[in-house]
Amino acid sequence: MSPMTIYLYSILLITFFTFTARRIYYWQRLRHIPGPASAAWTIWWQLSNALSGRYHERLKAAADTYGPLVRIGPNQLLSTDPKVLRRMSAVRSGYTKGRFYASGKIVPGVDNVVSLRDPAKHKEMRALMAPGFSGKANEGYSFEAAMNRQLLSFVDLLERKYVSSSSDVRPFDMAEKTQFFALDAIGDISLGQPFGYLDKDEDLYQYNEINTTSLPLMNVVSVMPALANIVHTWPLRLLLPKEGDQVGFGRLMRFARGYVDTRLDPKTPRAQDMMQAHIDSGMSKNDLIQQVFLSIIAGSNSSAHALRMTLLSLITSPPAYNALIHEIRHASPAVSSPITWAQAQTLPYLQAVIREGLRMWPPVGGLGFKTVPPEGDHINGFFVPGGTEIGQGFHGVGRSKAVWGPDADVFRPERWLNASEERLKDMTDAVDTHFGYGKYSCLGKPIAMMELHKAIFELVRRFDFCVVNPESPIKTTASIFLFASDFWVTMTKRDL
Ligand code: HEM
Repeated sequence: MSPMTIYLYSILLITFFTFTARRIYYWQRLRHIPGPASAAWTIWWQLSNALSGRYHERLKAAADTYGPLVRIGPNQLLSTDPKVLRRMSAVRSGYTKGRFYASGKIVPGVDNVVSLRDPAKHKEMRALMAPGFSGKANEGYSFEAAMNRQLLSFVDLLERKYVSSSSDVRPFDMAEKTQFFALDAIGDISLGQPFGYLDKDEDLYQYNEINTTSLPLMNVVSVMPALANIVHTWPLRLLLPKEGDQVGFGRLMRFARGYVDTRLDPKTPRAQDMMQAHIDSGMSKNDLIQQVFLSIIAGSNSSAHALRMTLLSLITSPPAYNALIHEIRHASPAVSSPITWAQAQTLPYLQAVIREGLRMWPPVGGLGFKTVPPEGDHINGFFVPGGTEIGQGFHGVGRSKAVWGPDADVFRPERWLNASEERLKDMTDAVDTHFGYGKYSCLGKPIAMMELHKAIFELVRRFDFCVVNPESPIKTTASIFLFASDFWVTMTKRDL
């Protein structure tokens, strides 16, 4: 054997032993925690399930089999215990963001509040964003007026083009229309103007089409965070969206830069919107551009999905649908059109419907892993060593029989009305984890809740819906967000 061959063999052997020793080290650290056997050795279990488009269901099935704390990777666990989720994200918790969050970077080299993992920098960014998202801004900057404008525009689109009659049947894809509404609503609220989806009634710049194909890639990156750095380096970065693109994310990037340039131009008059609050907070130009992306990506996919799944659950559950119509019929003469946020909060059945829809259909599919502090933690009877990453199984929480009882898979808003005070608090805490919690909680939750209550009220107040294809009423795919298409419905006008 030549010295060169011996040298190469040695390198191979050392690499093999280092790799195996590392695998064994990781395997034994968490071997006391139950989970699918193959998941303990490589990331393949996570990756193959993430690529299936049904990851949320597979994770829930794993939790059903192994319990609320499941080993899903060499160094990764999944929790479907709402109390654990709250503890990890509590303001004073020692948990930090896991490597998962690297997938939240939208522009190479530029962090945003989601991708920022350093606790101090993340806290600083949230503080800068808080005035724009706060209740104070809500009043002063009138989120509600913007929401009302877009809701009326949504209703107008439906009335203009999609009302069916006995002689003229007009099926349409409600998955697409809810996305248009959510995009224009968040555009008006955060940027002071809608994008024009509802007006044009088309997927402008193929944004939605590209969104639904790009976010599954982010899902893969979230399982293999090392890819985040690789895809942002040459030559792979040439494949990423660019500002010169005519469609999709690239087009969005150009829009975001141009928009921020205009808003920062001293000749542009001050506006009353979230962007103005961000400018007044002293955000840099780069940070402002990230805000545009965040509003569009985080603010539209999530609320659109919650809205469409709640509507689907309602129209396929006659007792719930009738009970809501009864409440709306009763309330209608006394409330404004659109209903105000304050008025919506006085309607118990409407509130129960929204909570039940969120419980069953959490729109965020990404696991948002948190890293266990160095001293480790005791969870569900197991010691979890420091440095382990724990993902949040939102779908598993929403469908947990331990939390909701044997009918966890049934859409039954009544469960929110019949619960004791103590039980109601536990249920509310559990469903609220779908928005994250504490130091990582969703900043857009008040916007999303207002949007859902108002939209469900106004749609059900005016229309009756029928699914076109009862065998498969909607198609959904899980990635960082849940996506839907082919929610074909027919709609008729109803006099209350
Ligand atoms: C039903 C609708 C929504 C749901 C279920 C939802 C859920 C979530 C979840 C699970 C997180 C991550 C929590 C974590 O990292 O542990 C999050 C973060 C965030 N959401 Fe939402 N969201 C919704 C709507 C919105 C809307 C309308 C906006 C408005 C722009 C928004 C803006 C954000 C932002 C900025 C963050 C990052 C917070 C941070 O990292 O500190 N979300 N949301």
